[in-house]
Amino acid sequence: PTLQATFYGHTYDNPFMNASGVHCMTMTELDALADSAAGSFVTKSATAEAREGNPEPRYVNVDLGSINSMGLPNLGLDYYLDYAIKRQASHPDQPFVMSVASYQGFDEYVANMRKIQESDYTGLVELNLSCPNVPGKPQMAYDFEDTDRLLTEIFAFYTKPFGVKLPPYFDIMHFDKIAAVLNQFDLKFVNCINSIGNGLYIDEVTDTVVIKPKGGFGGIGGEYVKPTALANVRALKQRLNPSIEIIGTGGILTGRDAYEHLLCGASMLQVGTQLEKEGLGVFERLTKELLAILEAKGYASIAEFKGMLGTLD
Ligand SMILES: CC(C)(C)CCc1c(C(=O)O)[nH]c(=O)[nH]c1=O
Repeated sequence: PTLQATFYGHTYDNPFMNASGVHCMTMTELDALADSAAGSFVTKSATAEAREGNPEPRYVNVDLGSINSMGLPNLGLDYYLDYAIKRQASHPDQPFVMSVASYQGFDEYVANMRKIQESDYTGLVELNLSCPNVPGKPQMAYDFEDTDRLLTEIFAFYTKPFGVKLPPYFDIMHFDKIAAVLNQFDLKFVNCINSIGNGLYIDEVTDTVVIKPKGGFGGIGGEYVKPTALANVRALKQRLNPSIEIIGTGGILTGRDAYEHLLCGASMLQVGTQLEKEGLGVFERLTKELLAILEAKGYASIAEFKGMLGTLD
């Protein structure tokens, strides 16, 4: 069997990528990712200016996953644009994704996308909608009106292919609402999910939190989040126009977890916490384990079971 994955018109050797934020801050990390067994890769979410991010400890691995409040540390949009333009020229046969964020809210999102529109980068962009909006409002993706307004403003000038990275939703009505907003636009993909926001992990020896920023509150990743990730992949796949592909992110530690994301309709798969814990070798292990599952089930390709989750009705 083959793990070949087609995504926005390109066929990758396998569906695996890093999740933005992990192993993707510098060109050295990015080149190592590109040379790994991963099928593709995505850059750290870029803001207009380089950012130090929050004081450490700001990322901690724990038994069942991870907690982080990095605060968008990154080398700035120009750095990643420069890398992306060079990389698309030197490796035209290896498309990747450039992640874009905003720390100042609405206007910075628009300005960052305008800069990419005017640049020579022609590849995919992942717009991270988990970023803060104006104070007093929730993160962008939890404000449906502002998300609609933002995408409307971007699509007024942006002609290159892009998708959005979404936080998890937990209410069926919210799945309906965000899908209704996104279906208005010619998005190429939706990536579900970002970390589950504002969790709290307590150290059992010291009775204290484990990360310094935000009194210990941080995004949760890893084993903890798989049921929520699978539900968001499935719910968005069921609701979005078929032209909008899904990237499945969250709780992928084994080939079986990857297989379940594909069953829910994901085209590509991103690995964050487990990549942080295991290093680049995680991609060899995951491809081996996923291949073994296809063999055991007699599937020749992912297409034969992608989106084929059974229900009990
Ligand atoms: C949470 C934000 C800092 C607003 C965006 C960047 C980000 C971070 C981060 O840089 O803290 N961590 C995540 O798990 N997901 C993210 O999208």
